[in-house]
Formats: sequence, C-alpha cells, structure tokens
Amino acid sequence: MPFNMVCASVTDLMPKTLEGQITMEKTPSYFVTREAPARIYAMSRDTKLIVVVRDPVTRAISDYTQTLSKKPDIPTFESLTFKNRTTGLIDTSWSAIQIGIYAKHLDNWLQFFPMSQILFVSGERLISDPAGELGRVQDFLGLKRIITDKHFYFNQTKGFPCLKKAEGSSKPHCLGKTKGRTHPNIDPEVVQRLRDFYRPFNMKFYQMTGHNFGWD
Ligand SMILES: Nc1ncnc2c1ncn2[C@@H]1O[C@H](COP(=O)(O)OS(=O)(=O)O)[C@@H](OP(=O)(O)O)[C@H]1O
Repeated sequence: MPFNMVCASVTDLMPKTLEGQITMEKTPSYFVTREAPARIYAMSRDTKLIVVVRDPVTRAISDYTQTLSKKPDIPTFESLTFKNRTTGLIDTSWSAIQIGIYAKHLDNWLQFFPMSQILFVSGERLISDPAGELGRVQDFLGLKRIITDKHFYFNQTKGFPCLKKAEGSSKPHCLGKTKGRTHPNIDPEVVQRLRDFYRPFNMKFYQMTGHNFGWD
C-alpha cells in the first residue's frame, strides 16, 4: 500500500443508511491528513476507523513504484530517500517516507478518537491469512463472522488471495493489475538505513496499538 483508511459510520453527508446497514467510506489519504480527525469527529464521533498498514519500508517502495508507473522519468528511489546521501540524512518531507511514520499520524487521531474506535489491519496478514484478518474486522464492526477461509483461495501467479466468488457472481475475483506490481531492486544499504530510521517509530506504534506487526 499506500494503505487505506475506512470509516464506518452513519452521517448526514453520507448516503442514508438503513436499519442493519453500515455506511463505509474509504480514502487512502485520510490517515495522514492533518484535518481529517477533527472533521470526521465533527460529523460523527462514533465513527469506527479501520486502517490497513504494512511495513513502512515496503510501503515506501510500493508508493514509489506506483508513482514510477505514472511518471517513468522521476529520480531513483535511493536519491529521493536522502536529503544528503553522504551523511545518510533521510528526507522525511518526501511523502513516501513521511506516510510510514505511523505513530506520528496515530497521535493526531488519538486527539479525537479512543484506540477502541480504531482498528489496524496488517497488510501482510491480509495476504497470508485474509480470513483471520477479516475476522478481526467483522468482530470490530460487531458483525457476525460471515467471511471465512472458505471464501478465499491463494492465486500463486498473482501472489495474493482471491475470492472464490465475487459478490453477486459465481466467478472468482482477484485484485486488479495495479496491485502486486513488481518493485524495483533497491540498494540494500538504503533499505537497511530506512529500517533503522523507522525502527523507533515502529516500536512506538506497536506500543500505542498494543500490537506487534513484526516489521523489525
Ligand atoms: N487485499 C489486499 N491485501 C494485501 N495487500 C493489498 C490488498 N489490496 C491491495 N494491496 C496492496 O496495496 C498496494 C496498493 O495500494 P492501494 O490499493 O492502497 O493503492 S491505491 O488505492 O491504488 O492508491 C499494492 O502494493 P504493491 O505490493 O506495491 O503492489 C497491493 O499489494
């Protein structure tokens, strides 16, 4: 990812929700938008928030890969990562790097919402155990566990789980072409430097969420 943030709530601005329905809205940039928590809180303070997160180093490379697919002339990942390559100073103003400082963004949300209203879904586990991760989502939303292991199969070619049957269809459904792009090879020293950079922020994030995402 990029990653996604989902808001589940009933608000005046969203389509009318019938009894027994939940309105969901998804935008990747919510989690990192400074004004978002106050605005969502003002709309509906009971909103439940779901954020899909993955290892911030892989996330940064994935983000870069997505930009590269649209603008093939951009500088290399390695050159964008550093303010000064010789000193190893990381350019934290580069959005691909900035977005992965999850603890900092979460701080912003905790000014308005309690942790009990926020669920962090592991992007890695969404691939290795989709039913388990979706079980957590269903529990969090107070839904019966309808989606289980029997709804998925693993597509080796795609490298992702797919749905055995898409909603309202009898055909399987896999993620589209823009998911699972091949990432460029990044200089391992740069990857290591980024791992070191993110470690303290990851530790803080594990502490805040009470969940070790296993990125280190
Ligand atoms: N269901 C599911 N499970 C696990 N991982 C998933 C899933 N859906 C998307 N992805 C990964 O998210 C990356 C694309 O991010 P987004 O879908 O948020 O991007 S965007 O909406 O197009 O901006 C993309 O990252 P890459 O690994 O770089 O391809 C996908 O692998």
